Amino acid sequence: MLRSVWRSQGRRATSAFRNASTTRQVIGIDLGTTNSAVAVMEGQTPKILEDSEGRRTTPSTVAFTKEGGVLVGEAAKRQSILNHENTFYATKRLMGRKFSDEEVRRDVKVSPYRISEHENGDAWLETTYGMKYSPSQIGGYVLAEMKRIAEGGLGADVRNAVVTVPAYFNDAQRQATKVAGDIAGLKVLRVVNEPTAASLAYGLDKQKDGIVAVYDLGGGTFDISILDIEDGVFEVRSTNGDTHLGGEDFDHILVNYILDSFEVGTGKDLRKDRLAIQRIRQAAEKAKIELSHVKTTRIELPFITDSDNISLELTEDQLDDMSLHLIQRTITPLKKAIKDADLEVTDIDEVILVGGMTRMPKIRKTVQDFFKKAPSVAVNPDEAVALGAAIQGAVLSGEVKDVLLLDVTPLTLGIETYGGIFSPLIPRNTTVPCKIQQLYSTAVDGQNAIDINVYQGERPLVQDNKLIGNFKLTGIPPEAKGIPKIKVSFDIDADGIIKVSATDDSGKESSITVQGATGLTEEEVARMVEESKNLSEQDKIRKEVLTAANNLELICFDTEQAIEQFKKLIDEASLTNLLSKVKEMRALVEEARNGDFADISVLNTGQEQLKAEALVVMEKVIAASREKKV
Ligand SMILES: Nc1ncnc2c1ncn2[C@@H]1O[C@H](COP(=O)(O)OP(=O)(O)OP(=O)(O)O)[C@@H](O)[C@H]1O
Repeated sequence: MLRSVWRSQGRRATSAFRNASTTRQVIGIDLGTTNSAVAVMEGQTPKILEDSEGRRTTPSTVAFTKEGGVLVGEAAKRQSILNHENTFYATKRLMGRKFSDEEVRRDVKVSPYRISEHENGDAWLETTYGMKYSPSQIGGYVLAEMKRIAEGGLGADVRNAVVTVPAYFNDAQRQATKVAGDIAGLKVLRVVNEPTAASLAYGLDKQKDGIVAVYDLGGGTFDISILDIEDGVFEVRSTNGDTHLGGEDFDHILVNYILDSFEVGTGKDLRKDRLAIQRIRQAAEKAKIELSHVKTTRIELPFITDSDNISLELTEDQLDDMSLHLIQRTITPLKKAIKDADLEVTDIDEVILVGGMTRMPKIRKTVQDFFKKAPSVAVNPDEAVALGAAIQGAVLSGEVKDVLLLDVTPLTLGIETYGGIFSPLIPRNTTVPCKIQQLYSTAVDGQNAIDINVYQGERPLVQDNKLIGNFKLTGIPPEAKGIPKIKVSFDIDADGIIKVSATDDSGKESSITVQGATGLTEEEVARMVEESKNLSEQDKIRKEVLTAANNLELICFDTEQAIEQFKKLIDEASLTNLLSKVKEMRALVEEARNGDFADISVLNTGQEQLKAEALVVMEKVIAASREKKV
């Protein structure tokens, strides 16, 4: 009987979810480390598309439940404490990275979920149910959610998108982002650098020309770009940054501070308790955000162990002191970007702040002191990137004219020469698209193949730079060394993605093998695309049921915590009643998870009722404790 309810809901949903048409509009997506946003051009103005509950940003969080369900965004974030090992957040930091990368090793230590090494050496995510996902695949789920939000807002299917990346992303990270788009069923027409997009949002309605610095500190990455805006031409003069510096690092510092304080007070080390860490992490981020508006806050975490609570005061000055070294880490890239643009600090006409972290007063002050001018408040730091991406989307679809974006490549491209020396071919901050050709020859008589290793980076030795592809040139006619002339072309397209091709001196295209930099084989991508498509209508309903079950479980969890805390003050009848209600609701949650129960309204009503009953009991407890005091 229950199963049939399930099926009929599935059928109703199918027709409700299908859009009548496909729009030609190109949406702009800011695929952020912490939050993502989607925008579209309405006339000549970009606007953020809200989700069905009016939210303008979506957490870049994806969770897997033990029944095989996938939750994305707010629904995933909400259940993260209960399912911390299978809830993936901030995975953008892992995109296009090897497991052995220093930054990844750091994340492995502090992450509540498991990061493991894929067979090709890339960093992947692993659930406790033994499923493995590439960071691109997780990004794909987030992009698919943004696509759904856009489709809900526009009332039409969406095919094309512009997706933003941190300016300082290398080729592998850009490729990984494009793959995420493929997996989500989106054609990514252009990958745009986040600060460049933000400058578009800033400059579109301004008549003012000038040199603009965009300081972008988000959840996971720091970018600085210097742009020259003139007559609708947005020309990036230089860019710099750190792909592993952002709000998450501030949170880590606070988490460690809380853990250390707890250890000093109780002698207990909570570092191995992943549930406790997850709760502390959320409280730390909340405190950090609060300290952007107030001078002092409290971190309260009841029952962090069976017998201990955390109750800690934190001041803005303390946070500033603890994180000063992180804020200072943004200064060197600032100086480099200004130098690379051939400018002095005094040449900068306007400073734009982008990214949630730039709301922190100490960061604003540091930027103001550095540039000796107050930053502009004309753009919303959370939305500017998506809005700019939508503008670029409209430029590509022809809706907006007279705007031209000239971006640059953030890192030097070159090849390995004898002894592991890096030989640069395209210097960083070269305007893209660009192309360079280089002649090669053989080193040994009769040699019929050569290996070329392509690297990206700024260090003199290849071992310190990022290998983005090796290609083997085969089929070279055997001749004396130095005779064959092989022309190799290095091409950086407008997305900053690098392609390499080679021809021999007879003009015919030689056979080359370029190992893809995305770390995913074509078959793997195809399988992931299929998997993502399978998040079909039925799955959407399943997702809603699981979300309702998760919400109900959270109330059960909160109620149990409150009972635990105030057990001694609750009268016996209320205690028995509440405990049996929680038990009943937990059984319902279990049935919903097993697929035996699918009535969302019953789950929601259960949630409301339990909340109300718990509230009545708690009010009695508060009244009783007040009376005692009197
Ligand atoms: N008022 C605030 N004060 C301090 N930090 C804040 C505030 N609001 C948000 N943050 C922090 O900003 C970060 C998120 O910023 P944002 O949403 O711009 O990043 P993102 O786009 O997800 O990341 P990225 O650009 O690095 O990919 C989080 O670390 C969050 O804690």
